[in-house]
Amino acid sequence: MAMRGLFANVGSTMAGLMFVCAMFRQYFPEHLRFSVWRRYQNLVKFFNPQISITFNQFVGKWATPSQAYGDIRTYLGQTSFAQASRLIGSLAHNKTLVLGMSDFEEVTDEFQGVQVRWLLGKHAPNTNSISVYSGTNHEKRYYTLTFHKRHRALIIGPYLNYVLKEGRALNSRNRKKKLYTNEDNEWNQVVFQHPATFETLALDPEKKKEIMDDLMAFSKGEQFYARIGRAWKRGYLLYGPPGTGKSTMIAAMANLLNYDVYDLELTGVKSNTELKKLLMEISSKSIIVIEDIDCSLDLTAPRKKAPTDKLADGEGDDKVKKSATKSKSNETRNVTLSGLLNFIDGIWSSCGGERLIVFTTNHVEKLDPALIRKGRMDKHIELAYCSFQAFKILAKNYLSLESHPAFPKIGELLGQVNMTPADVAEHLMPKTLSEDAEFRLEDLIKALEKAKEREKVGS
Ligand SMILES: Nc1ncnc2c1ncn2[C@@H]1O[C@H](COP(=O)(O)OP(=O)(O)OP(=O)(O)O)[C@@H](O)[C@H]1O
Ligand SMILES: [Mg+2]
Repeated sequence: MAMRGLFANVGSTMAGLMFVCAMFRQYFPEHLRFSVWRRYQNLVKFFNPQISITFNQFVGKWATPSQAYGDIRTYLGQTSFAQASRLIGSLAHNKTLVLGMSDFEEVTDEFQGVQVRWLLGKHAPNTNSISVYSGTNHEKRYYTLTFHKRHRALIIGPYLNYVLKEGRALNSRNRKKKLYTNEDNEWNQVVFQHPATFETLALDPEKKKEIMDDLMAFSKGEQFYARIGRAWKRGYLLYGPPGTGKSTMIAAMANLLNYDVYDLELTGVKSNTELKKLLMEISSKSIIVIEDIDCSLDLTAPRKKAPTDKLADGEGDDKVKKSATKSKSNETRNVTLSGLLNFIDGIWSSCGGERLIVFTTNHVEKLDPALIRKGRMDKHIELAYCSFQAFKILAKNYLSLESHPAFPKIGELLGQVNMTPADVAEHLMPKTLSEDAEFRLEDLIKALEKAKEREKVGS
């Protein structure tokens, strides 16, 4: 009986509430209801000194993953691992462990003495609706940042900038590098996994340091380039005989800076318009490589006679197209030196982001001075025959030897004979598992002596 009475009471209370709501809706027009709601919100704000900012996992109509959310997740993964009691671990592409907060976990962070709180929340999936937009029916997470309103300027400005910048830097360190190659006016991509590093590169240590410093200064030079009003780009010309390590150095550059590599095969590009399209698709943090530039373009033709010379970028392309119908040679080689130079000077400057362009050649003397002048190719690096210093690096890489009684003899011979690092490496490479280092060094000495004999006979 008592239970029945209780249910009857609850039932009548609910009915009463619904009646009041219905009356409220009927007799209060929408703008009035909104105004009451606003006043209520203001009252809550007045007594609540906290400000909250929410960062959703997906944004926009197409529910695209939010970059800010990703950066915050990475940043908080780093900062929260000392505090959060539940963390989620995963392996990044470069095999480093990445930690993240678990759902509904809250952590605090401190910035210039001010404490803020971050909460990872989650909306349940909407199972009642079917959506064509990807991701909209899945669980949607969000981060909520809460702080005291008297720190509004500090947190919304410097703190959030700092969080996003740190998160982005960590993300870019962990991302997988790609190698792009062009075919039929499209870029094809594969994962870039070249093992070469500056440490394993056989090069004189001072030269190596100079190049590494230059690259690091470039990659950190965003503000410097902005201040001096120059596009954030740098050109490198690598020249030297075959097998001296030009391609190996490009791989080492990509590994040092964690940049993607765009290996541009100019002979596969039909016109300056195609070239422009391909180049416009190149992302930031990348190295654009044009190998054997002397074989890729007709560099012997004086630039003044080239059909696109002195023309603005767009005009040049049209001229090329017109002249291509007239001249047979232009049909086969429509990418012109001036088309390429226009790009290096022009389009790049209008696209943000850091980009290196690297040309390689075996014949630096064949190149048009316009192509390699400073400002276009800022740094000219000669990769030369193997020096004793470079040999010592190869001996360490291939034989794990820092010194050996045979080293002085090898040093003397390398001073008299031209042998590329590729050839030296080939002699140092163990041919069987049981072969000892001594044998390899002797093999190298024999090869150097033979080369010396040949040079004597030749001269
Ligand atoms: N400086 C070097 N340091 C370490 N290894 C080197 C060096 N130079 C050459 N090698 C070795 O020789 C091989 C060929 O070198 P690489 O392809 O870099 O030469 P290259 O200068 O690009 O030649 P090419 O002008 O023919 O393109 C590499 O796979 C590498 O193992
Ligand atoms: Mg090469």
